Amino acid sequence: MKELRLAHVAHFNGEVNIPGSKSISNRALLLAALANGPTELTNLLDSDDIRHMLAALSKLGIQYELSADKSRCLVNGNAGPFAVAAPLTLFLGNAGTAMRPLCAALTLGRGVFELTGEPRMEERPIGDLVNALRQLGANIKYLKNSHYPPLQIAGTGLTGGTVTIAGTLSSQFLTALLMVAPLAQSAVTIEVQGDLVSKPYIDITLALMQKFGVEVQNHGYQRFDIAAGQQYTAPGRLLVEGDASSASYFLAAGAIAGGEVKVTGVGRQSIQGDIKFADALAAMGAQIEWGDDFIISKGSQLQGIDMDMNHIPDAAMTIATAAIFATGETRLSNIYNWRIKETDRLAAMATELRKVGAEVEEGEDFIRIIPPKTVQHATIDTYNDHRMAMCFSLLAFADCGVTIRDPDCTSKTFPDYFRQFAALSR
Ligand SMILES: O=C(O)C1=C[C@@H](OP(=O)(O)O)[C@@H](O)[C@H](O)C1
Ligand SMILES: C=C(OP(=O)(O)O)C(=O)O
Repeated sequence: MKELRLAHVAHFNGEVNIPGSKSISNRALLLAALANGPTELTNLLDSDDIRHMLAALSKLGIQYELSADKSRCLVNGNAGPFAVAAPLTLFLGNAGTAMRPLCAALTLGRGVFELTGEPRMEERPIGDLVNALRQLGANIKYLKNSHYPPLQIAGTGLTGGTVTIAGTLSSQFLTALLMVAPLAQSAVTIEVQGDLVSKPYIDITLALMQKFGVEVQNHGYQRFDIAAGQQYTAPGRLLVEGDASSASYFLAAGAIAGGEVKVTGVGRQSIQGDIKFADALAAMGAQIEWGDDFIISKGSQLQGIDMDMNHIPDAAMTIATAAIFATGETRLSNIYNWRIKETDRLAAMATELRKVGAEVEEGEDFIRIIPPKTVQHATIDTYNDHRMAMCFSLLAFADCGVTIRDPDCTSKTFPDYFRQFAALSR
């Protein structure tokens, strides 16, 4: 397996324009496909997760034109649900933002669809979403294990009425249900059961639905009312913000290395919850400056923190590796759902942090990290998890540097990551 040796980086300075947000790209593509009229998406992310969504939409008969650099996509909307005559298999890799929303969207139209993915996708639950869609009349079968992909969906349309959905494992289930609710046959009321995780991702969903002309009445994150007879309307042009989770690695690097790093394309005006990562970094002692579409981080000695990270589950991983450079211990809590993402991230993080000498307590839904006095060189296993590879690049700021196994797994959301990281390293 390929390994990338990162030698000690003494200085990290400069500006980086962050590639488009995965969460916004895949939502915008699906809504543009369902909408009435053409949508021009700019700054679209070019990565595995987006390629899976684009390939699926193409098989579903959606026509789009992608620019040579894949950052601009003109989507010709279908003006409603997809209808396909012959059975289709859609392979969605390990993209949660493709699997969950497409599962819901395909129940709306006509056709027989199989949704498959990488082996890890078959271990990532989807039962809470299927249970909710079945209450609206959806016809979905599990092809292997109950509650997990692969799935077979026969499009029948969705009825409407009141539907309950569990919110405790993933917000993507509620996102998927929200996106299809306006296209059900009658009004839909969604009641969320249990404490909803990853709440800010619902804000992204609602913001994009609104950009495509659909209004949702919500009572916090507990209940959502969606009127019947709505249609998604193409907004004309839509700029995809830079990915706030991808920005986290550069902001942390600026803080650890003592330089000054400016990330552009994402800032105070963002609809992404992961911009709150900058506040977590500030709580560790970093100096942060905000602009409407940039964030600057400057270094100073970091201190450990004790924080509930449920609102920023992806960027929280960056705090875990930044904690190696802090004084005192760091405790990140309320992160049970790390276990059901690209890998069991709680187990993976604990194992790899121990390799560099940290003392780590892995709880069922928390991690406690005591940094080592001296960081040891380690070869980091990345478990086919892009964020493991990107987080552990920060260990390059230790005197011994670090070696990353399978660095190309960043292709899920940030294919160019290590080149961009090198560009700011001295
Ligand atoms: O809706 C989204 O775009 C996402 C929601 C989050 O997942 P969960 O809601 O499963 O925590 C996040 O981890 C994922 O990377 C993207
Ligand atoms: C959890 C993630 O991805 P997915 O959208 O596949 O859930 C992630 O990108 O960290």
